[in-house]
Amino acid sequence: MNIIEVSHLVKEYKKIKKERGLYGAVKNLFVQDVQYVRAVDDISFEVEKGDIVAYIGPNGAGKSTTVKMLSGILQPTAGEILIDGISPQKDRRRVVRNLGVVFGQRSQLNWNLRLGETFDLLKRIYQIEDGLYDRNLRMLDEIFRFSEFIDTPVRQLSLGQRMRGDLAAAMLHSPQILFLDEPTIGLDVEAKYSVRKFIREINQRSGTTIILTTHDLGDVQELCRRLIIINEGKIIEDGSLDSLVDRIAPYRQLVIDFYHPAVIRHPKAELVSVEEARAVYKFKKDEITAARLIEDISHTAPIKEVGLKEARIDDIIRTAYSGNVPQ
Ligand SMILES: Nc1ncnc2c1ncn2[C@@H]1O[C@H](COP(=O)(O)OP(=O)(O)OP(=O)(O)O)[C@@H](O)[C@H]1O
Repeated sequence: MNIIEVSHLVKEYKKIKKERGLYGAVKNLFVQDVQYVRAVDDISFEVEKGDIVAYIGPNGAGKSTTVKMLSGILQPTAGEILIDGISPQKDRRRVVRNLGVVFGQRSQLNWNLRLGETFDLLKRIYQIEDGLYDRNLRMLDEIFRFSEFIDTPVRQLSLGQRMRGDLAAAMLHSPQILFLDEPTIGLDVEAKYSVRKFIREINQRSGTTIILTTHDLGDVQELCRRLIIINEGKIIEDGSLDSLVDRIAPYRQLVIDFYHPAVIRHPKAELVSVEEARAVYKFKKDEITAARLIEDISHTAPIKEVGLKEARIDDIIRTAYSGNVPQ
């Protein structure tokens, strides 16, 4: 079942071009040169309930603009959005009850209150009934382990603790959809690992649908089954990371060190180079597995060491952003 449906969504921002200099200043008083920036240019997609989708693209691609329209903050120029069957433009209050939003760069928590007090405030804002609030608080504490700093003022929390607090706060009213904007930005390796684990756990335990915008490709690799890439306001890719890798970098490289120099060929792999006792092979993973290749070659000459080179995720995404992806 689709919980998000977006069809032919467009957002144009109005930009007034200002002329420079004294002559320009006088001219601006009488004539306004209005230009339009198409930040989102006719995009359509659906998201299935319970999915975790990465919505990524280079700076200025249109990600925030899309998320702001999905959450009803911005009015689209054209197109339609349905969140669980309801249009955020027509009934924003009902849609917001179903959404949780977390911005990595900007906390939603009140800096002057203790974390627990902030939660209580949200309970009142969302009018969460006592029983549900207690159950949610207990479940969220099992995931985020915030009880150890629940009485700490928000301003004194570390970035990692604050993010745990922010994620818990966004989930207090049991939303079905969570928008995460750069949830791991600025976190150290350990905190990033935990935040990703928490996100997975929320998704698994509550079946929450998650839309993640990020520039951290580790987030994409470790969390998302599906990837939507937007550039210059248009969707340029929509599918799994694996299928993108297969199209952009179908070849893998196997480096074999033999005990003695050897030139050994294989019908399913290209021998790219031989240098003393080291040979490099290039092969397609849907034609032969690395294990099979190693086994076949080892029948002809004893192998000392092997190494497998895969395409780097950031190279793959950079190629995808450039639009040079074979179909
Ligand atoms: N309020 C605004 N008025 C005019 N133009 C805007 C406004 N907000 C965004 N834009 C323009 O719309 C385009 C898309 O911006 P948006 O913030 O959606 O991109 P983004 O993909 O979220 O980028 P980033 O990764 O840098 O956050 C950009 O060209 C931006 O300059």
